[in-house]
Amino acid sequence: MRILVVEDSRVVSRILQHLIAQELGCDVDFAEDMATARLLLTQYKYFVAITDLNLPDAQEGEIVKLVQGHQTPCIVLTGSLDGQQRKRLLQLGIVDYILKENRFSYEYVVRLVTRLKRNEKVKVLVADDSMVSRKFVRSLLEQQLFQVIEADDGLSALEILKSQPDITLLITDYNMPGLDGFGLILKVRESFTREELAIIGLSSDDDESLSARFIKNGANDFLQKPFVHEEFHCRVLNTLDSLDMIRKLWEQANLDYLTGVYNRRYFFNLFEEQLQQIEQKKTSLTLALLDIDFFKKVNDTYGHDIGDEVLVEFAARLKHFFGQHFTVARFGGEEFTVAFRGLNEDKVFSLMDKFRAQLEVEAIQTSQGPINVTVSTGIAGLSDESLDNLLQRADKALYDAKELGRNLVCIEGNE
Ligand SMILES: Nc1nc2c(ncn2[C@@H]2O[C@H](COP(=O)(O)OP(=O)(O)OP(=O)(O)O)[C@@H](O)[C@H]2O)c(=O)[nH]1
Repeated sequence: MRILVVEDSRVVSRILQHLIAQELGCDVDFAEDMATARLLLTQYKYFVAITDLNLPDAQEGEIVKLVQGHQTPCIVLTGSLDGQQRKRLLQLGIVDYILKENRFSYEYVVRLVTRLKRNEKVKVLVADDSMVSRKFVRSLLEQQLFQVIEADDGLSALEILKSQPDITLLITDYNMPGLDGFGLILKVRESFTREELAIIGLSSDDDESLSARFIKNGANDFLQKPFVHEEFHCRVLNTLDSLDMIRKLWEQANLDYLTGVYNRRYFFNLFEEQLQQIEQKKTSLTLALLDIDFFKKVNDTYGHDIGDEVLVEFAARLKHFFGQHFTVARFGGEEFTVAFRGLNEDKVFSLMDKFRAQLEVEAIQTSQGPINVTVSTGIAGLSDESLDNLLQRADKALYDAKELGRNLVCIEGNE
């Protein structure tokens, strides 16, 4: 990522240079006037340009058009801005404008660039039957570098969400033929939680109760049309920031901090909830409990940090091998589990034995060189019992695998 700063004040440039290096760690070019900026823009492709409006060789904000002419998003950082100028800049489609008021202004610029980088990966679906309104919202979102998808009614929005579950934000109008905004949200919330998909409602209707009703029905926020650019951007960014925060909290609660696979808590929550369903549907659930052999020796020989590297790589291999279809979790220390829905013990045995054999021959790469480790595995299949019992039986099989010499897979109850 490369950023252009067009600024004639050395002090401001120095502050930005410091903050960008500290927070973004990317390449920055500085231009003190429009002529230098022109030269640089023909030489490099910039992710974004941060520009002052008043430059020694261009005092009327001409720099904005120059930057935009090079298909480069433009953030304006200026000492003052009157109402007319503000309107003109927003019409030109700049990303945002910031007044040089205090150090927070500069921090805001850096946060804005971080968000732009994030936005590039964020898919937003805009559902609105009015093409004019849809195109307007699209243009606002594209200024902020979002990937935008459009739907002209509620039902097609639903179809798009089903086929593209990686959409992060839905912006929906209220009045739409077929399925209106409320109906759409209710349907969407049957499949997508608030951690998975954020929703902002829109309406030009003057019914005062709409905003509360949207939020009660499952939207994260609501905007009354017509809205000003800044309000739209602030609402979208706030909604996405909250989503990021909720996701982070969810990850902290449910993922293992070292290896990134699910933790014990997630595993128990998931399967305690699913156990009844599994029994009703008469599908099978088989658990494999894995424990790296003589792991203490790895720590004692190479140190705890290298032990951690081994755990991270071991977990990554487990996830790569099984994670797409089955649930991989770390129970703690060097003990992991894989839960197989719909597979019996024999099938799980052959999969686990393949994993065991591969691990035995493919050393784990660490910063102190390759280390060979092996794993012992116990397997147990669900019969009329609790999750605790199932785990105890898998643990018993694991104990057998250790007793029989390690680097083995054992099924509970088999001699
Ligand atoms: N590096 C690292 N080590 C851990 C972590 N959690 C637990 N351990 C270590 O894992 C080792 C487990 O050792 P033991 O339970 O004695 O078992 P083992 O040496 O693997 O031997 P067997 O299981 O009998 O084959 C201990 O040395 C723990 O300190 C961790 O997060 N990182």
